[in-house]
Amino acid sequence: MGRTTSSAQDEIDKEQQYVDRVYERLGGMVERAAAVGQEGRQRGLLDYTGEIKEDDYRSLFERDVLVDHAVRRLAVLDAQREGLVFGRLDQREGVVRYVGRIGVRDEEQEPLVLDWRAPAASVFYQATPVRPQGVIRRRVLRCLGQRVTGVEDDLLDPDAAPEDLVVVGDGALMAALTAARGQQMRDIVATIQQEQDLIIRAPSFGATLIGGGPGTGKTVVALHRAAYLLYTERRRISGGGVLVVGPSSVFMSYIERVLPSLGEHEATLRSLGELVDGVAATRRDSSAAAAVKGSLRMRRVLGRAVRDGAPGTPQEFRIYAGGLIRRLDARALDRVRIDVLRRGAQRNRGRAEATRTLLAALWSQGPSGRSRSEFDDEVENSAAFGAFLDAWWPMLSPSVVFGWLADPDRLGSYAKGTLSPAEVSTLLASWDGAKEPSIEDVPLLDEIDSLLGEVPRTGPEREPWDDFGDVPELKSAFDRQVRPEHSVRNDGYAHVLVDEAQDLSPMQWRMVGRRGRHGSWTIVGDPAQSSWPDAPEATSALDAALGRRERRQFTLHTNYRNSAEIFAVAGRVIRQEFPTLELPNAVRTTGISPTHVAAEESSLPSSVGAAVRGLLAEVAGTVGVIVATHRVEQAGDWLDGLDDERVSVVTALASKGLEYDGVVVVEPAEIVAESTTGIRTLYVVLTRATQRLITVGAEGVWSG
Ligand SMILES: Nc1ncnc2c1ncn2[C@@H]1O[C@H](COP(=O)(O)OP(=O)(O)OP(=O)(O)O)[C@@H](O)[C@H]1O
Repeated sequence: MGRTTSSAQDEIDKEQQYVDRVYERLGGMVERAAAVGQEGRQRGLLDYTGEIKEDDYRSLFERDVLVDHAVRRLAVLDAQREGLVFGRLDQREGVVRYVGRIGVRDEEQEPLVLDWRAPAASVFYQATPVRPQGVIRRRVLRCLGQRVTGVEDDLLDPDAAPEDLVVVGDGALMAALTAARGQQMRDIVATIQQEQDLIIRAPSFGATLIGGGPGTGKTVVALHRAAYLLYTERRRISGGGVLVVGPSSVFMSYIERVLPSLGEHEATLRSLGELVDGVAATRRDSSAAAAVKGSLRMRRVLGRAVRDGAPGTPQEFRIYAGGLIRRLDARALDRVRIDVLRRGAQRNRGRAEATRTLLAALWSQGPSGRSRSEFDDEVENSAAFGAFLDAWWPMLSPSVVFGWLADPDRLGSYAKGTLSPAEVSTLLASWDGAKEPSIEDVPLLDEIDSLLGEVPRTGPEREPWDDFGDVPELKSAFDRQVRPEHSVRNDGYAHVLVDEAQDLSPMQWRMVGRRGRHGSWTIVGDPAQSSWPDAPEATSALDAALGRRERRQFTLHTNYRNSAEIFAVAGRVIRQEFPTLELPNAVRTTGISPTHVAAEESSLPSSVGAAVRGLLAEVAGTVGVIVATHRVEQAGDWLDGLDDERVSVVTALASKGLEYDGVVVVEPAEIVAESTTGIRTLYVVLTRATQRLITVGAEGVWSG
């Protein structure tokens, strides 16, 4: 960059003056939002007793909308007190613009700060030295709270720069990439790169697929895209909801701060184990059980289960009607049930049709001396028929039917001709003694739920204002009418973002697909990191979920996470399986290559302990210890007493999507052996570190 850097402090001081002005204005905005909220509350303080009338309801509704808007605005403004302004553009003809997490205008409504998602701010990310697009200098402001602590400049158009233009720093990107990592992912709003910005701002309709190797920013870019879509299409996307799906609850906690830090609080974040309401599965099945549960063949097995009779189903029905004793035996009853369900009725919704079919069968058993409708009335209104129906066609919940699968006789008959006896045994073993569903059980519960259908409501529909007994509850009308629930919406979202998509089994795709039936999609994945063994089956399930939506595919090419030295080792490993795989380019070097510490079983605890202690001293941020599943507890014991805030033990599968400054990989050969996609899983593990990587254990073929 070659220009003066001596006056960095002067530049920081100047920027501080501007930033102070913005915060002052923000303070005014917070006060106004609070005043609007207060006004809304006043409006709702109705003085009456007795029933709420429609007019009152409307006024309460308006009050709720007003208060809700004010509360959301306050939440956004409050969240943006940290690092509100992060960028400045010096453009031709002396134009200066500031870019921030939200837009702020001065008293005359002139922009003080542009929202990073506004069209006018896109040049902040798109301008390059080759195509400066009118930008002379791009500046990133580093802030701590409301204090400016540094500036990093890129001079994009030296020829157009005025003589007194000061250029400071080595560029913001490198500073961001070398910064220590914490427990949670941070936003990259100040340093989004051009190829990433194109993805973030791609049109919302259809499906956007983001590919690229490890550490290329797929996850972080997809999250910024969600924030961008919420900003540009607030009404459609925010109204219909955004669902972000990731592999595990650990991963969801890792990414959960990113959207709020961008001013967006409304997305629903769920791991694959939490997509069915009331279930929060964290346990993983063995890879053998996961392979069976994820396969599309389970649809058949579950279809049979849902058509089966409940335990204790009556074996016959007898009634004296129309002058005759009429009787349906077990076979006839089964036939009615199976026929009704085969015709496509959902089980909990099929009772009316089953009733019609039963009545027809009873009617056909002999003359009754009355009309068909008189006969039907007589039977239907009898207490015996009502009691029989409740026992024969009970309303079922998914967990009840799911429980039937653990019965060897039932499962054997559902799986006949579809699963092998060994696969049936694998399933039974996975449920033996299990106290709660595994992550791989959740799509089965969801499939059963979709086959059962909702239990029809009985009793009169409730008027919305019936719920309004407790008037002072401020947001209830709004919540009930506009945003009915915070639970997972089974009727689908306006936008669904799926991360680590390469790992979704076909049954998981069906579960996620139901939630994006009518929406647009962003799908993030890297096949080389896949742990689902049957790639073609998963691809066809993805195709089914996306249907005929238009697709746009992007590939990211720069690895921002790993040092070049670390990625060289990981690259050698994955090339064993994919010799011609195109790898991303790791741009940052540390001069320190990964090391291997040879250790036997007996020396493993001390070797791992020493490696972790060494890394804690060398890096400023987090250290991850990655182990095969059976070693998690053991490794926790080895590291007892070390800094819990900085050290975490995770399994290879749970490490997907995460990153640490230093990583210790324990017994890489075991990690390869335990996974059905061995080398690919090891590739994931070896690409989690930003600064230092140590492998401990036996040498092996894994090292290439
Ligand atoms: N433009 C950028 N500026 C600063 N940091 C960035 C940028 N792009 C990516 N990063 C950082 O690189 C790291 C990797 O990003 P991310 O986890 O999104 O990659 P990924 O492609 O999803 O990785 P993987 O597939 O290995 O899980 C993160 O720390 C992220 O913040």
